[in-house]
Amino acid sequence: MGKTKLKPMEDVNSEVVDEVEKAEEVEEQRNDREQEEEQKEEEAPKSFEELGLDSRLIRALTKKGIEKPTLIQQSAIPYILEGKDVVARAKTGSGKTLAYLLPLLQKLFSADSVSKKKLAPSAFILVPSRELCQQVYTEVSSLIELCRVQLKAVQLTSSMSASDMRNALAGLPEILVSTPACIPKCFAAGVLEPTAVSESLSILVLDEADLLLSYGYEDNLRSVTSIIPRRCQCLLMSATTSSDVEKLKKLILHNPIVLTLTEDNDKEEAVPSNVQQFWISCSAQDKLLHILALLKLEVVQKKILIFINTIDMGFRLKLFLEKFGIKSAILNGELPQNSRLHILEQFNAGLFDYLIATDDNSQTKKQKEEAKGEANKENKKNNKHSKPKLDAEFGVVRGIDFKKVHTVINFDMPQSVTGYIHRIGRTGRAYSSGSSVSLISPDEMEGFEDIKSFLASDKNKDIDIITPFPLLTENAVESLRYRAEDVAKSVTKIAVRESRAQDLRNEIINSEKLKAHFEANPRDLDLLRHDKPLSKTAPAPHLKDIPEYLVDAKTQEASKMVKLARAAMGNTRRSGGGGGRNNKNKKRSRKGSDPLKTFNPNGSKRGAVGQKDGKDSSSTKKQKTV
Ligand SMILES: Nc1ncnc2c1ncn2[C@@H]1O[C@H](COP(=O)(O)OP(=O)(O)OP(=O)(O)O)[C@@H](O)[C@H]1O
Repeated sequence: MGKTKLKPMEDVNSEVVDEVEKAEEVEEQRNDREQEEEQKEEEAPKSFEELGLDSRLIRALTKKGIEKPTLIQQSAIPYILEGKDVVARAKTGSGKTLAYLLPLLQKLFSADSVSKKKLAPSAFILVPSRELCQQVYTEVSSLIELCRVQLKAVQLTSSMSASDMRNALAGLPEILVSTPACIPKCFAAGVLEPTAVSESLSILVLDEADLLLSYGYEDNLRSVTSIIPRRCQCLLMSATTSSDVEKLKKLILHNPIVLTLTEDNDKEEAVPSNVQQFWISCSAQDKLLHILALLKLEVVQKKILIFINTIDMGFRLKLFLEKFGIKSAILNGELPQNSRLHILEQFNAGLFDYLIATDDNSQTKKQKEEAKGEANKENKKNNKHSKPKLDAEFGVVRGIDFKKVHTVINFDMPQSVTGYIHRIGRTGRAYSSGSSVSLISPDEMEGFEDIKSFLASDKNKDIDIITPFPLLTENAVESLRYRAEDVAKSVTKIAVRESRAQDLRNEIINSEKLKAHFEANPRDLDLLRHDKPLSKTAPAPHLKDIPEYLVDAKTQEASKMVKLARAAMGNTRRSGGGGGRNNKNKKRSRKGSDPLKTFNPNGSKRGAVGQKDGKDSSSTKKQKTV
């Protein structure tokens, strides 16, 4: 009789584990496919009522001017209300925050959660940056206030002292908005008990999930996940896809519903279709001249967000624009947290039109880790002359909801396609429209081509999604060259260095004032202005006002149209922030009056300054008048 050879027990065990994992993976893939198919079928738009939302939330939304759900809200809300784990990927500005906040609040409305005060919050919302923390906290707090329910939300960040954290948690909040780094800090300081969290936590949200790992939060997340109870519902929201999202999904979620509202093979969908993208070709030295032409000749719509890759360049640009009477504010990771939040609030409230932002793109992962390490070191007293530290939890681009930004300008190009998508996504949010203009120097051309080919759809390979900017003629640019070059020379490295140091000193002082002020008047925005001139001398009148004879007729016309469009959009006066209650008619008139929308790229390509050969459009009669 043949003897059956028995396998060693460990082999059998590992085979069984492999089989189970395989089966789970197959099940998961089937689930993913089913959900994606179901999602395609459900194309008929639904109202918030039909999604099953509580009437208090619907009333709150109406007060905010929000009437119909966006696609991701239509897809995600019912699943989240059902208690399912959800992974949601939808483009920038598509309304992901409300997609999870609304059902999360509704679940916490239930008498059970409200009446039984627990020793730790029932919901954790973890985001990658302090700016986002503030933004989500503001949104959730305003919903709670408008709904008039007895719920409490708090935000905690790593920079808070243990006693501040303890005070914040003392009122037994139901919702905690924080960064992943802060949670282990709370455990270590004894302000949160892991066992209490295990008992209380019923919903965990990881917002901007694609960034959490790249911001170096992996270890923090692991220590949080180790205490998440199995029954806890987990939600993962992101705008772009990455292996990090997959990793998080495996680490935290159980058989989730996957909602993908951007298709991998439809890349242009990654950027909202209501953002028109343009580019201008110029040398690196001529970027100052071109941005001056764009702003001074008013051929782009305000409010404008300008992205720069280095802090020094940001100050150089601010000083340069100042000489021409253009006031702007600066935002970067070197500024104190309170100042940053205040700058964002003022910009959102419409107190100034131009914001120069150095985004996190200029920091590599390594730099971020270094910044984090630095931030953790204590006792820097004898380190007086060290460079100012960048905040490891600073993130200005990802997820920040800049209100009513009509134009994004890439003064410097971002270093990745994802960076580009996130920057451009700061305009055209939800149902609004916007445009972007990228200044491309020869050195940046290769990266730009990569972005273009990534965004090109497989179906329409030959159609450029990013077209040459049509409203600026070479003549108009040249008319400003002499002045621009003269002024650019006067903005020396020393002037930049001094202004940067001065600005930082001022902001540190302001930050203290702001801290106290915000505690007493959280909504007061007018204490300090962030667009004050850096230079002590006032701009020379001949630079402030560009004489009309210098500007060619075509550019004058374009500028007039941009102003008219702005007026039609009710955007001539500094707006008071808040959500737009625009009716449909208003929206229709917007599109019709936006000169960039009525422009036909093919007809005007020859004259645009984005054209590589830089031929002047005004010299050709075929140029379409825009
Ligand atoms: N249903 C809606 N109708 C109109 N506006 C909405 C709606 N939902 C959200 N908004 C508004 O759209 C803007 C963008 O929303 P949100 O910040 O949630 O986008 P997001 O998808 O998280 O973007 P990002 O990926 O850049 O973080 C916000 O100002 C929000 O108030």
